[in-house]
Amino acid sequence: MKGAPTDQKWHVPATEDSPHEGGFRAEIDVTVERGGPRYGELIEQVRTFMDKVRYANPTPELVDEIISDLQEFNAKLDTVLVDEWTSPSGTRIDLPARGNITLPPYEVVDGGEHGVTATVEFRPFHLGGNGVAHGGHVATAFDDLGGMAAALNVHGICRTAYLTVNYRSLTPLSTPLMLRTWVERRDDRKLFVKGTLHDGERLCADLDALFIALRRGQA
Ligand SMILES: CCCCCCCC/C=C\CCCCCCCC(=O)SCCNC(=O)CCNC(=O)[C@H](O)C(C)(C)COP(=O)(O)OP(=O)(O)OC[C@H]1O[C@@H](n2cnc3c(N)ncnc32)[C@H](O)[C@@H]1OP(=O)(O)O
Repeated sequence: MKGAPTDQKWHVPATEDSPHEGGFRAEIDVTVERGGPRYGELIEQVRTFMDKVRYANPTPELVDEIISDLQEFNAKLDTVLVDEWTSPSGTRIDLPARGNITLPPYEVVDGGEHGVTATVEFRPFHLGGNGVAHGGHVATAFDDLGGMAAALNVHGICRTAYLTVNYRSLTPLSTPLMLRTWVERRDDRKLFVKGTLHDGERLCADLDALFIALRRGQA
């Protein structure tokens, strides 16, 4: 189990006759195959590139060279672009953070109706300042894993109504941290979600959020 619990069926509310219109798809096509066996390595190389860019002070000549290389990479990917539902990035549940390059990489160690436990490691490029994580990236991790706890509770996709993060102590980079989220209370479509982020015994941040289960066909 890495990006999401593998034993879940991802049936998601949508209109019956036109499940792809207006809302999330009736059944989200999660996969462990798209992009092939080395897709995770590709994502990891992209993250490493972002780490290097964040800390490098390149010469103008090197900048020219890298731009030219990147233009070539982008042109290659232009030939294989697909929609969000069929892109491996975000649907490869065997990969950290479902292979989603925009998320802090996390690995789900336990997930179900009772909540989610994951290890998350903020990368060097998640730097806020003075060697620690940017608060927005901490909130992103809470949003995705809070949303996952809500989704596992109702067996359907939920949207964030509010998300309050209390930053209790500094969040280190390049350190495996423990992130937990759970539904504390459900009131019909409203899921009140709590969460914690720990570095060992130390509480880095906690979460108080409301997620709303989407109605059939709701965008
Ligand atoms: C694709 C592949 C996936 C693979 C799957 C693998 C498994 C993993 C599974 C999952 C993991 C993914 C997890 C992702 C998580 C990320 C989630 C996000 O970041 S979502 C983006 C940010 N959020 C928005 O953009 C919302 C914008 N807002 C809206 O769309 C609406 O306002 C919405 C849906 C939140 C509510 O609108 P309404 O029309 O449905 O419902 P109304 O009637 O307004 O509210 C319902 C109840 O909630 C209260 N409510 C609504 N907003 C509230 C607020 N801000 N504060 C307090 N109460 C609020 C209302 O007062 C109402 O309460 P009363 O029923 O009357 O008691």
